[in-house]
Amino acid sequence: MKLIIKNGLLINENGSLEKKHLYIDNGQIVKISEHLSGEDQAEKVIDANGLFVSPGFIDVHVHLREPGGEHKETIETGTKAAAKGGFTTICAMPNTNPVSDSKEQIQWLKKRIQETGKVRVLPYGSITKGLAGDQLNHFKELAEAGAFAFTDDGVGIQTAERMYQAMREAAKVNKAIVAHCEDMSLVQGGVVHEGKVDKRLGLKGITSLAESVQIARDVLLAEQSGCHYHVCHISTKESVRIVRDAKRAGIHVTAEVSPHHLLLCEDDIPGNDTNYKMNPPLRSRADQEALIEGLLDGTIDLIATDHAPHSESEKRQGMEKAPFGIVGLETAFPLLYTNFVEKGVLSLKQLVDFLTKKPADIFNLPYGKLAEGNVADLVLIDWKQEETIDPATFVSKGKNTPFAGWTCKGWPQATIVSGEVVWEKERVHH
Ligand SMILES: NC(=O)N[C@@H](CC(=O)O)C(=O)O
Ligand SMILES: [Zn+2]
Ligand SMILES: [Zn+2]
Repeated sequence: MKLIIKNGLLINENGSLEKKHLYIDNGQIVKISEHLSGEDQAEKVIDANGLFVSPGFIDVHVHLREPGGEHKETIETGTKAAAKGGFTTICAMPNTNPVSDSKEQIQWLKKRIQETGKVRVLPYGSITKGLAGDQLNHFKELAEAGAFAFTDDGVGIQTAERMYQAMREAAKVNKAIVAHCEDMSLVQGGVVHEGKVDKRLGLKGITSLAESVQIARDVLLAEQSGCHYHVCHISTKESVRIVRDAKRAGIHVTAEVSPHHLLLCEDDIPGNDTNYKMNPPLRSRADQEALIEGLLDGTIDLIATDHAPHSESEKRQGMEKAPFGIVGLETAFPLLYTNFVEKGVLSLKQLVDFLTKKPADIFNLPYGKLAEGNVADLVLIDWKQEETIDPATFVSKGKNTPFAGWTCKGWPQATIVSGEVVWEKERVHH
């Protein structure tokens, strides 16, 4: 299909905006030009006048819940939420039921994604069988079946021996180990950060050490194994310091941070509200500041939502019993744009890079950049219109967000994957 996106604002290398027209054919960007022509030959013309045209966002940390958790989310509803949030490529976590720990399971998933997915989905394979932390999966087989990388997200790998073995095997197939870092011997059933909020709410705390101790162990294992080691949802100042030092030492380590850890801290938890219960928990103000600093100095490479939908009845069980996790796909960009770009903490270019170029470069994905010859993955954004976040309007099955009532700008208006419009707000004229 021939598609023209005219009059949009594209960001250039220097971070300034230029009005350009995009010509898309056969799923690719064939031309980016200041001159408009051939409108009559296009099957569809979108007038992006006044809109920002960004490369489609890439989220390397998403829970789609299918198979086994369809009451929380499905590939269809989760990818709809992704499209609505401007994400064109998302990586699906393997903590489903069954777990994505075999080539058959990855193949099944790929078929299901083809049938029902609205955006590109790259499935992770798990590190261990059934996420049990014991038997290592056959990485070569999983990689050949299409596993994006390996992770036991949801649980930490408890022994150094098992993690070391996983890293050596992952290095052989040139795939990353993507690590949820949590030493269970230090957790003991906590539900919020061990600091101020645990005392304020009378809840059991989770020490920062549970995360940082494992990252410290793992960077040494990564150094020795030569593996690409990627830290999931980094949340503490000590973790940031360890990653910074490891990078200085030349170790192949990368890290992601979630919008909620950048935007909130333990002081923002109003009371026993399970929309503020996630793993890792919201840490101290000093941790939050260290995460922003880490993002600015290059220690933290990218932003990933950790979209973790749960049903309302599950989340209604109270702070102690409710599952950890919050949704993120539909609100990530407007929240980050409004609270960081509008306030001058990040430039628009920096924010866009954290959601596009950085994840693409780090994981060798051929997406995330608007250039002639590249895959036509993009999102059109209105940065003027204000809207208030209302979970009732989410297309995700998950309504579990602490950001309800926040007013933001920067809402996606249309999302295009491989040259196909996969989501469009009524407001766009064509
Ligand atoms: N982040 C969360 O709080 N929950 C995730 C698991 C995870 O990302 O560790 C989930 O699967 O619900
Ligand atoms: Zn995790
Ligand atoms: Zn997760």
